[in-house]
Amino acid sequence: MTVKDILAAIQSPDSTSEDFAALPLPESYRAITVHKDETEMFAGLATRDKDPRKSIHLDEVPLPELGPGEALVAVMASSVNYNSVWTSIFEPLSTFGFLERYGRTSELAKRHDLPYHIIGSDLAGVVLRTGPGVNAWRPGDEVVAHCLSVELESSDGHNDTMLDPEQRIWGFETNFGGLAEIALVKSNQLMPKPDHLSWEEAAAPGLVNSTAYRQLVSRNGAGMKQGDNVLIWGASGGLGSYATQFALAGGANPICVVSSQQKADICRAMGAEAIIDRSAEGYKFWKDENTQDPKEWKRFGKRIRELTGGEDIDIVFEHPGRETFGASVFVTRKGGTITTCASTSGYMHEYDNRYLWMSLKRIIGSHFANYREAWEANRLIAKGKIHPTLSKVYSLEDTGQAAFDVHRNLHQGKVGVLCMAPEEGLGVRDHEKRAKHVDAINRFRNI
Ligand SMILES: C/C=C/C(=O)SCCNC(=O)CCNC(=O)[C@H](O)C(C)(C)COP(=O)(O)OP(=O)(O)OC[C@H]1O[C@@H](n2cnc3c(N)ncnc32)[C@H](O)[C@@H]1OP(=O)(O)O
Ligand SMILES: NC(=O)C1=CN([C@@H]2O[C@H](COP(=O)(O)OP(=O)(O)OC[C@H]3O[C@@H](n4cnc5c(N)ncnc54)[C@H](OP(=O)(O)O)[C@@H]3O)[C@@H](O)[C@H]2O)C=CC1
Repeated sequence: MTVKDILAAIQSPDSTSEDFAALPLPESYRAITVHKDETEMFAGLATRDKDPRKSIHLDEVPLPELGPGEALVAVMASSVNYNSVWTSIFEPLSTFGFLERYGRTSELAKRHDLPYHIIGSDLAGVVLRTGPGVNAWRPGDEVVAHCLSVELESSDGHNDTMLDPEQRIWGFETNFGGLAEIALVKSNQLMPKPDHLSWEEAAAPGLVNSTAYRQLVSRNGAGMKQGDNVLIWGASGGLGSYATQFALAGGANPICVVSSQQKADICRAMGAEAIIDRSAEGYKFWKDENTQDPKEWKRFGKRIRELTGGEDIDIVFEHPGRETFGASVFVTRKGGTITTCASTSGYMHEYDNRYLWMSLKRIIGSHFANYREAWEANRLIAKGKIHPTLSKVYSLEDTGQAAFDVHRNLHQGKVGVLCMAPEEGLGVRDHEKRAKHVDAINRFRNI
């Protein structure tokens, strides 16, 4: 039995759940990996010069054993997230430390501690097998997977599963990720695949859409409301392209920051009107490596006021980190919120705390999403209220190049990867619904 036979079953309209359950599983499959004996390969290089094309491999790997509460999924498509860029450049830490630590927690978790790390935190595909105790999903189900892996043995996570002490990001802090022909997930990562999308379109939103939903919309994040002025850094990027859509769909007013005219045009096409091209306007929030320039914060805030008719920002959607955080805190209105989920440009932030406490602002840390939040974010995709922002699609063999594009900020929106799917455009089940939204679905394509 090979993955070709699995693909044939997926492509046959006559395949039943029983057919999938009866399919023998292959002993091995192709997967994107990084290698434990290469974690020092970029030592001494600047972050920018660490090249994912050198560290990312396509390997034939053995199929992992299936445990209780888990599912093996045939992956038709996946997408590149920035966490895979971090893994591939071994920053800020090598992810093998996460796998070792997880491996020490239980006999079953030991499977994850391997000399290779199969990466990737998104997938769209078909359930092949479910482990003991899984009743909600069956072989043959067409699914997407969110990337929250939890054990939930402690009481801590039972109010909000992101607070589980054993919370991990699948394909980053666990092994057997989605950039592969087969992935191992916990069954409570599974969600129905939106039926009007192709495999690669369905695989694109997952991680970033769920994260943006919690960070901006959920009460666990900023709890955005109608009319809010929302400053969105990287508004046409992975997270930002969903934050912009949530702001528009929720009756808020996105102020989109981008770094080119082309990206400004994409934001305009999504329906945003207030757009700042940070390259054209030349903001320089740091005079040198250690000194910020409050005059530049003020110039930025003045520009925001021009765009909003004199209003300041209710919510900042933060992720660039060190480079922008001082400005983000400054431009937020009295009582406003800065919500952050990342620090792409550096995690040691510096801001003038007087502007925070005297103006009663709040900083909220946000990370991925719980199952319910991921489900609600996926539901909005399935209903055609929020759309994938897929620009370019690569083959599994070219994942290194795809990660390089994201690392160098050469991409728009999301970059997809075909895993088992032999070509783009497959897997659409509801053509009528698709036709209604096709322009929005294709908005980011090939730009
Ligand atoms: C969905 C997609 C998401 C993304 O893309 S996010 C972006 C990518 N992700 C990242 O960049 C994050 C990568 N992860 C990390 O950098 C690290 O993962 C963390 C910094 C988040 C945490 O590091 P850790 O090693 O887990 O924690 P410690 O604090 O450095 O060390 C743990 C030791 O510190 C002790 N400790 C913790 N809290 C306290 C305390 N309050 N008082 C005293 N000690 C404390 C512990 O017990 C333990 O100790 P002992 O090493 O001996 O086991
Ligand atoms: N904690 C969590 O749950 C999650 C965290 N993340 C993290 O968030 C970060 C962004 O992820 P994602 O959106 O997918 O990445 P992308 O690269 O797709 O988008 C980020 C955008 O941010 C902008 N940007 C980058 N650097 C700077 C800078 N120095 N100053 C201002 N803007 C900048 C760029 O837009 P432009 O050039 O147009 O301004 C870029 O397109 C990553 O660090 C990632 O690891 C992502 C998802 C979940």
